[in-house]
Amino acid sequence: MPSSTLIMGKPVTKLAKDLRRDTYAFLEKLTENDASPGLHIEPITNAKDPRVRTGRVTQQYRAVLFRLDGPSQPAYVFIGVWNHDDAIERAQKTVLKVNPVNGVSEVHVVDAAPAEPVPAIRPEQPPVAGTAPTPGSDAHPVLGYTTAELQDLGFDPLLAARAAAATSDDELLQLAADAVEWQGLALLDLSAGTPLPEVKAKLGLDLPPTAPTGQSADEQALRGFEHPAAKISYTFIEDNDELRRIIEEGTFGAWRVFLHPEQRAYAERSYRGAFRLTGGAGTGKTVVLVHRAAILANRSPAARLLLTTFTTNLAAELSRSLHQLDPEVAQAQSLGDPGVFVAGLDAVASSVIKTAGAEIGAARSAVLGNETGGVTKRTDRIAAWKDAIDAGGGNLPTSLRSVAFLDAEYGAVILPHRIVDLTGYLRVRRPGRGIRLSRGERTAVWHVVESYRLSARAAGSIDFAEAATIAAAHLDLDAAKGGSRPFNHVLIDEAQDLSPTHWQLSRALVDQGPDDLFIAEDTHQRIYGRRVTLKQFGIGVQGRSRRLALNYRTTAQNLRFALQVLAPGSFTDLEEETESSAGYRSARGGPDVTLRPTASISAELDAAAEQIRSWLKQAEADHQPPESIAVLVRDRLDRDRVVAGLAERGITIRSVDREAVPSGSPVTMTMHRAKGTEFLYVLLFGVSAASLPRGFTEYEYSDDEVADALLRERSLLYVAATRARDQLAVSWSRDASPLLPDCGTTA
Ligand SMILES: Nc1ncnc2c1ncn2[C@@H]1O[C@H](COP(=O)(O)OP(=O)(O)OP(=O)(O)O)[C@@H](O)[C@H]1O
Repeated sequence: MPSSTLIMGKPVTKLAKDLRRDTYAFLEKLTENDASPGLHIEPITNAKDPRVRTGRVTQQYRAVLFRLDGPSQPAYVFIGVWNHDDAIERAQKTVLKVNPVNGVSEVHVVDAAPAEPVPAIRPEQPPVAGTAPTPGSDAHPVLGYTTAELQDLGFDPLLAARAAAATSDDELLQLAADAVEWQGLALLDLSAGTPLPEVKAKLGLDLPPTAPTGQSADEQALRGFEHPAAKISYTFIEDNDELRRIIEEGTFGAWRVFLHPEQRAYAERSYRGAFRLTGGAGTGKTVVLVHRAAILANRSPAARLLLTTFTTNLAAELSRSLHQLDPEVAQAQSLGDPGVFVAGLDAVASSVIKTAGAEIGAARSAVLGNETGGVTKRTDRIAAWKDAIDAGGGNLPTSLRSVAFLDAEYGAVILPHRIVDLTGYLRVRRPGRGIRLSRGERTAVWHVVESYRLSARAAGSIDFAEAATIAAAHLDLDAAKGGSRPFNHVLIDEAQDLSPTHWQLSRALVDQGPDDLFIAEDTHQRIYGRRVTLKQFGIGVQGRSRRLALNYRTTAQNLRFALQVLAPGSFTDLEEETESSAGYRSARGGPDVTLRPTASISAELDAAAEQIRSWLKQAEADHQPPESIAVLVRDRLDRDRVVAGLAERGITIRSVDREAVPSGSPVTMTMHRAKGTEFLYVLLFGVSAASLPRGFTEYEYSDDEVADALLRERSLLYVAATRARDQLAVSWSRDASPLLPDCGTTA
């Protein structure tokens, strides 16, 4: 039984390895017995808050803490570890307050210098459009709230005054970055146009403070750390394992513990049916999904959950994250087992087919028109469509002799409608396909499809879209006979990439009902599939669709750059609404994006080598591993070129394909492979006119398809740019890609 309570602040850096070990030992001892002589817990002279203490972590380092008298035992609030002198100085300036408006406990660093005078511009009324600027100033305040309104929310008086007077978004961003975390987040929300009552509700500030009378100041402070807004930055430590993990993981592990109240709500709440969570890159959609999976699994251990996504790599990442979040959650190994089954949707389709055994025949017949056909391998779609065009495409017009067209027609029309003969194909409606087909053209297309199916049957092969459709058909047939569907809850990540047949399968995996489907998506990151709408697949999310807007991953500078890449595109989401990035923002600032135009590939490799060398030094100084540096490229050819070119320049960089990111050196991978990953330092290599966007000859059968392919290239660059947590660099040789924001000069 610990003899004192420990409250940990959110880590802001990662400590060096030895210091992590010593900090853990110090805190472990502190919770066991705060009077242990080795701890040297000492008050500080000239401290602004008499409850502040420092403690000896090592000869050189001290921890800064607050000591509070709890009802039954003392409590310590751990603020951080600094070099001896810095720790003393920090302790002198740090104060713990309970916010008088809302009861949230807050830790402030108060400068010794007298408070700066409140800025001259202090509008007590929101600025009215068209009014004259304040005399002596040619800039208007940008926030649109008065000092008094912000103070009513609980902002510090000085922050409220400065925010009300700020005349640029950059100024607001800086104020937010320096503020107590919940106040900074609220300020960012307000500056993005979120109405004040909504900001209050998101942070749990709409509830009146409920401190029971008779509580001491320390007890009120302890209670204030339990407020949802305080939990963004502080957590009560339950056991030593948790303590060790928080110290070990540093900022990288913050997602496990320090959820934003809004994220927590989406993870915990129950919904009457399917729910859709959207949000830009890095807003924590995956974090919510993984928390939700663990919460649902813990709530009903007998439940069968599916945590799924588009690719195998991402599914493996989800599985690792779930284990990292809660190693106790059972990850089911087979379909139908209780716990969380984590797999890509194609793997799920294979499992359904395998589990069905001989019973799959009826579904196969419903989808492909024949029951038989032992399946031993995957169809190589590109080669198979080419062969089918040769074999059955005699009457196919030249414009339709395209693998991309046939594959899309098959996956978006023929399979989802389970068409097994020409009559069915002649009758089917093809909305959204972007190209009209006459009766004769449909007949010609169908002959090619027949050839495709015939060859696959002879070869004993099946493609991914066929497998998903057959699996869905089987589950529907089984349910019609009274069988139960394999899952109680299905949670989908990166849903914007799913194909129509994936959606059919997703719908068939779970009965309609409360918490059936939880869908996380970002239309701006669609890099694989074509546009679809959920209602086509019987998935209704009306009134159950929400958006996350705060980017936790990357800096405001990187985000601005990435959003400029998207700006010229027009994006539609799964509910056919135009997707905008309004309000999407980052709470962190950092260096500007580095642009590196070069005159040749060789010069670009030189620049890459120089960039990586400098990042390696920085990573080492910050106790970050070399694999926190990534070079992202458009295709595998470029990836191999980067590995060889950098090796010639004395830098070892590891190429990443399907496997997990290895440790020990910087890594390179394609932008597609980088989906769902993140790195501290990212170089986008080869962003030149010659490679991005790449040629669209395969889509030239339809203007719509060409436009859509261009949109996906834009999204790909956006995905790549948003992988960077801290520093982003972009290089190209000769002409810059036209997808880059206005920086594309020729080298
Ligand atoms: N509440 C939080 N506190 C600290 N870090 C967080 C929080 N929420 C998310 N993060 C971090 O932000 C980063 C992005 O989170 P996540 O991958 O869930 O976002 P996403 O919306 O799924 O991104 P993408 O769409 O780009 O894959 C991760 O490093 C995650 O750990």
